Amino acid sequence: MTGWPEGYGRRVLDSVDSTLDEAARRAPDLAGPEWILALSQTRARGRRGRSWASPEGNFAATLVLRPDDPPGRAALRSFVAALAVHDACVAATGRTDGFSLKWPNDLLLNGGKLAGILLESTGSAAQTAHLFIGIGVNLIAAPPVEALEPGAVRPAALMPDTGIAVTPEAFLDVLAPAYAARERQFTQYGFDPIRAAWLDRAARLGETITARTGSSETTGAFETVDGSGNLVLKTARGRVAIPAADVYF
Ligand SMILES: O=C(O)CCCC[C@@H]1SC[C@@H]2NC(=O)N[C@@H]21
Repeated sequence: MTGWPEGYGRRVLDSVDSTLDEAARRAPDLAGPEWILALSQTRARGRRGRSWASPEGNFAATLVLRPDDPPGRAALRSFVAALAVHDACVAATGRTDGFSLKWPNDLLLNGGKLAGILLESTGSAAQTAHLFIGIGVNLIAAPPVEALEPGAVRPAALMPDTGIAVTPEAFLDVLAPAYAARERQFTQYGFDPIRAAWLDRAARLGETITARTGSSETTGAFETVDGSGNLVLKTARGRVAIPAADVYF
């Protein structure tokens, strides 16, 4: 694996409320991209206002970026980040089998959720100021199954599932170059190669899945992810492109 990527800062903190909040506090003073790793978080959050279990030994970090992009394009980094987390897990374990991606940006291990990503941003409708990519990876322990919502994918953790122990700092040292390589690919060649690589690793492609938002539910065959990152389902009513939802298998 290559070394620490040039131009990226690295900060390791013992404990914070959430690395996303810490990133937002520090962002105005940062000169360039910065990884903020916390060894523990007291108020970690997940997608859709859920809490995120963040015990010591698991990976919890936020990458702060200043993308020169409108929000729709900046948000495609959710796929860039998911691919980088996949790359990093492959590099850290030396194995590819068992890892897959669940739309939009969860990493699964043997069908269980190993990692989650939450993107937040500041700026206007025309231009993103800061993008915060919050990444949590269950390196040591998965949250208890009773904390799960009905129908949600069960949690997984790297150590119990593979027998491979990786510290958060060591994982960051693999993830940071993996992310930098995918970011370069995205800025140089656009979303197409990211989308293709993501689809190569997709869980349940071609199978019937359900996408749920607060108000509606769509079930159909998982056909593809389109050029805007939408989930495309083939349903009885035709093709439906879904910009944001929770997916259930
Ligand atoms: O719901 C999800 O799948 C996303 C989980 C994101 C968790 C990470 S841990 C580091 C960062 N800080 C947070 O408070 N959340 C993200």
